[in-house]
Amino acid sequence: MTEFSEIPVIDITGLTDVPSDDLVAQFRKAYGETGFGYITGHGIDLALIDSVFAASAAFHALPADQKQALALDSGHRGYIAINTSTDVNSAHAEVTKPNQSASLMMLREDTAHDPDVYLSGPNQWPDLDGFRDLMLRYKTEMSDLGRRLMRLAVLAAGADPEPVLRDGFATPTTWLRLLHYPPTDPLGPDDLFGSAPHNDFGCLTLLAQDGIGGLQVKTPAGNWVDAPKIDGSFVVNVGDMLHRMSNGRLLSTPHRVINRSGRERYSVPFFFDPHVSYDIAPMPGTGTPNYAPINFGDFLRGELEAGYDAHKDAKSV
Ligand SMILES: O=C(O)CCC(=O)C(=O)O
Ligand SMILES: [Fe+2]
Repeated sequence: MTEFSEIPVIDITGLTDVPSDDLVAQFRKAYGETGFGYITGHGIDLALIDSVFAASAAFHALPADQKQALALDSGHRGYIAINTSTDVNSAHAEVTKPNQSASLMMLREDTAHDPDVYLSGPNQWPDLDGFRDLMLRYKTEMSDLGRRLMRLAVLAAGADPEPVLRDGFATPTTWLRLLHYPPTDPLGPDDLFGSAPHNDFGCLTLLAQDGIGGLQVKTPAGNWVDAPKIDGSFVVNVGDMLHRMSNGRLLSTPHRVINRSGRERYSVPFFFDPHVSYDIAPMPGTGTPNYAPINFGDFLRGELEAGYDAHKDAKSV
C-alpha cells in the first residue's frame, strides 16, 4: 500500500467512451493508490448542482412532522432522521454512536414496486415546488457521468468495459442522498461523527459538497487527509463492490465526516451501482480471482437489514 498525503485531481474534460491512455493511467494511479480523487471537467452544469443544494436546504428546513411523514421505507427511499443510523456493519471498531446527520434518500424512480426486483419502487417526494423534476434531472445527468466514469474505472482495472456496462449498468441502482450535518460540539466526545469511519459499499460515489469542510480520507498509515471542496469538482471514490470487481486493483478507502465548523454542512453523494441482479466478481483481465462472486441484491439485503429498522420490519419485501 502506498502512503499518500493528498487527494489527486483528475481532469476528465472531453471524456468519451474511448478515453486516452493517459487518462486511464491517471485513473489507475489515483484509484490504485488512494481510492479517492477530485474529478474536474465533468460537464455537469454547476448551476444545476447549486439548485440541488438549495432544494436540499429547503427540504431540511421543513417542519419535523413533514419530514417524518416521509420516513425511510422498505425500498430504502425517504427521510433518515438524526440519531437513527449507526454504521453497525462498519469494520471500524471505533463506531458506537449514531451519525450526526439527517438525510433524504432517493433511489431509481420506478412507477411501482415489482415484488421480483429488490429495492424497486417509487420515491417519496416532499411537497416542494419543482423538487421532483429537479432531482430526477440531476439523477439522469449523474447516471450518465457515472456510466462514463465506470467505463474508465473498468479500463483502469485492466478489463473490458463492454460486458460490464451491458450486463450490470443498463438499469443501474442509483442512490441520491441529500445530507445535512448540524454542527457538533467542538468539546464533544471524539467518537461522535457526522459520518463515522466507513467504506462505501457499492461501486462509485460522486460527491458534491459545500465549502464547510469536514470530509477526511484515511491513509494506509492511519492518518486522516482533509478533502475540502474544490470548486467545480466532484469527490469520486471507489466502493467495496468495485474493489472486488477490480480484484483488489482499485481501492475502497475508509473516510469520515466531522463537522466542528460551528455551521451547518450540506453534501450530496450520488452512488452509482449495478442492477440488483448483477453478480459481483473479479473481472476477466484482472488476474487470478481473489474474491468469490456475490450477487449484488443479496449483498445489499444483508447490509440494509442489519443496518436499518425500515428493513428489519419488512423482510418479505
Ligand atoms: O458528506 C460527505 O462528505 C461524505 C458522505 C459519505 O461518505 C457517504 O454518504 O457515504
Ligand atoms: Fe461514504
